[in-house]
Amino acid sequence: MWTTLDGMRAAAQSRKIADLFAQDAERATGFAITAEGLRFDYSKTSMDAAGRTALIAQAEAAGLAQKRAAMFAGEKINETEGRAVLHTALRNLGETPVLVEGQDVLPEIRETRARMARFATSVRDGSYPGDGRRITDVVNIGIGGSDLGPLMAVLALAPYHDGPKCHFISNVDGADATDTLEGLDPHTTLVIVASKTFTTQETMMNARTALAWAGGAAALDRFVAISTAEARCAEFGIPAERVFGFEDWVGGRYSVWGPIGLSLMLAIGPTAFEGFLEGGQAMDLHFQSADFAENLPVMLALVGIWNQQVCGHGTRAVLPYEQRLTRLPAYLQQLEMESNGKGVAMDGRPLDRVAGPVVWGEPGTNGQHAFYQLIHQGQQVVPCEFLVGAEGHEPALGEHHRALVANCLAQSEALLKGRSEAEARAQLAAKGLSGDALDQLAKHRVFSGNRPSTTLVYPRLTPFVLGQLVALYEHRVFVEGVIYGINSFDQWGVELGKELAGGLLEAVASGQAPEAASESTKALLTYIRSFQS
Ligand SMILES: O=P(O)(O)OC[C@H]1O[C@H](O)[C@H](O)[C@@H](O)[C@@H]1O
Repeated sequence: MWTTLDGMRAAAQSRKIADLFAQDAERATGFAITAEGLRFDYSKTSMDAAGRTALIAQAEAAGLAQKRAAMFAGEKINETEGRAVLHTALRNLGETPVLVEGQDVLPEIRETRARMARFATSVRDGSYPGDGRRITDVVNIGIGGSDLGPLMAVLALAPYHDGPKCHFISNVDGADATDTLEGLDPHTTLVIVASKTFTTQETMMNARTALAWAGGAAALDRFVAISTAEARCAEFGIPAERVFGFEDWVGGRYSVWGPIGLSLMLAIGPTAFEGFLEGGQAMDLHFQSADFAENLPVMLALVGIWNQQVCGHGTRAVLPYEQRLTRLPAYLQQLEMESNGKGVAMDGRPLDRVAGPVVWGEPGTNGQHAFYQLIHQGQQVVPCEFLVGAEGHEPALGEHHRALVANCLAQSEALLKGRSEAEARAQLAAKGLSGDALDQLAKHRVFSGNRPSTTLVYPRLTPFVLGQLVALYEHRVFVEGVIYGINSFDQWGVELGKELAGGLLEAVASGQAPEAASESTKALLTYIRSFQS
């Protein structure tokens, strides 16, 4: 199936992106998609028209259209867990039934969302908890998908906050709970225990610590649970009326659209939260209906496949020029690497190629002053994905926004064009250098250029646009997963470490390492124990 694309490798790797622009005067528009108010420009990559045709053929051969339909229809495409994959139903504001085993799931989703909205409103208007003291702060305790989604979104939508201030505790490191709870008043703080399974070690430990901080069982009326496991929430002491449930066909890293998004709803209110859902749904409709060549998630995925499989780049940087998207790279790390960081195909056969790149990043312009050195001159090519809003939320600081946009565009331009040795020499000569000094320095000031990047421009980071972006990346992961033939919706790779941590917990306390532990681990344990009295 990969024969055509594999056959393009040598040509693609020796190609100059600048030549593609020289050969095609329309490239800037022909290799960009403007849809749903967004513009995705992938012209600054080495993909040519034949490459795009081959990628689309590959997507078709992988059965993308059928698999997409199966996902939206609630079929059990998460085969290793025997589950449907229906996070899209959480943002489906329509009336057409979505069936799982013959049952329409939308009424219950609507009912839970209405309960969330009633609860959020009561917190926001001060009528909850009803003791005359208003909730000023919310602490979400969760990890992974029960943390990163709401955390990322709460930070992203700061201009829309008009509710209590949201805080997040995730790490089992007691420093996280300590530093987060410091200065908060338990009487005016609502604690959300967010865990799909309600068994996660970190979350349950942090929840117990927070309960003790709040004053014990008497404080449970300011605790809320979000989980698929209602019985476990009751065991913890949180009554059903303050448990917001969801179903196992919502994966943790895809769960921000439902009850896991409660902290976001508390921060921005139910109406703005619905705007976020509307954005997600708009992207779902686009993903389901647009031709592959004009389809944002499909082409975002195909550019990723091109960079990794044809050009051989095993990493990609996500670089939002938007300070409020500071946790987007971390969010995408989980979304992409937990979904597609797999070694076997759906049927268990080993993959014949590496699926899923290493994803990382930081907002611009900060990253420019830190790791862009490697991106521009290091020997490892890092495909860069720039994001930028056409407008910001600070009209009084227009100068800042113009500088932000200029920097974003400058980086992709620099990656594309580079600077030749002749240009470097001319610049240095103009500064008065000559002879050995000029020869020496010129080599260090050369930029190879020809480094791929994409740029995604959105109008302004509203709740709707954030919804579009998150759904865009979710579907991108799905498309890449389909092409690799893997299950993007399980995460067995996180199990082993958890199991071993269980065994080592006792060892850390007692100093008695399990017999089966490696000599290295035993020695580390002994060293750590030597500090404990
Ligand atoms: O929501 P929870 O059940 O507490 O799970 C929290 C997280 O932990 C797991 O280890 C998985 O790797 C994540 O996919 C999940 O989001």
